[in-house]
Amino acid sequence: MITALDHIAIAVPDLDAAIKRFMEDFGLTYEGTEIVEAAKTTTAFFPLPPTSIELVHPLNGEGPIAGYLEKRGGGIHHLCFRTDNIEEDVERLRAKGYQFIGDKPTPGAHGSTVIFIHPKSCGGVLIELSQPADAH
Ligand SMILES: CC[C@@H](C(=O)O)C(=O)SCCNC(=O)CCNC(=O)[C@H](O)C(C)(C)COP(=O)(O)OP(=O)(O)OC[C@H]1O[C@@H](n2cnc3c(N)ncnc32)[C@H](O)[C@@H]1OP(=O)(O)O
Ligand SMILES: [Co+2]
Repeated sequence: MITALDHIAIAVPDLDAAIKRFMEDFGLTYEGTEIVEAAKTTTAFFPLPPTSIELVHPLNGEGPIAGYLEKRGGGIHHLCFRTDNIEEDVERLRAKGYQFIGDKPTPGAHGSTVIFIHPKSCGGVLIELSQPADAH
């Protein structure tokens, strides 16, 4: 079951400049960066309860964020719904015709397990489902 809006992700070409903007201009609390090798992405999180802002930047110039920045430039990249049972939600949403990127959930930030719904099957919005580490 989907339980919360876990985060809103923004693709950024210059991670340090974006961190500075969200800390200094908007006054948000910077939680730190995390490299997620499996996603070829470096993240920076700013908790803003009950949700968070996630900055996403390509790891070593590769991966999905690199392609996105090349084609579109920076901007809002995805919404992430938290789930308490990712397998069950994937099965339920697949039965409704949503197309998932990849067969199985993969490692995400903070020890979570994540999977993405293709924007082509979801009204042009890239949606991530994430099950937190402590919900397994
Ligand atoms: C750090 C871990 C994790 C977390 O814990 O929070 C993350 O957030 S990781 C974040 C990075 N990972 C991902 O984004 C994985 C899922 N994304 C992908 O696999 C790809 O980006 C994609 C969605 C399959 C698109 O890749 P690709 O097909 O190679 O690119 P195209 O440019 O050809 O796009 C095809 C089509 O889709 C549209 N598109 C692409 N990205 C988005 C987007 N973010 N939002 C909305 N639409 C998007 C793109 O415009 C193309 O449409 P058309 O031009 O109409 O064909
Ligand atoms: Co995300």
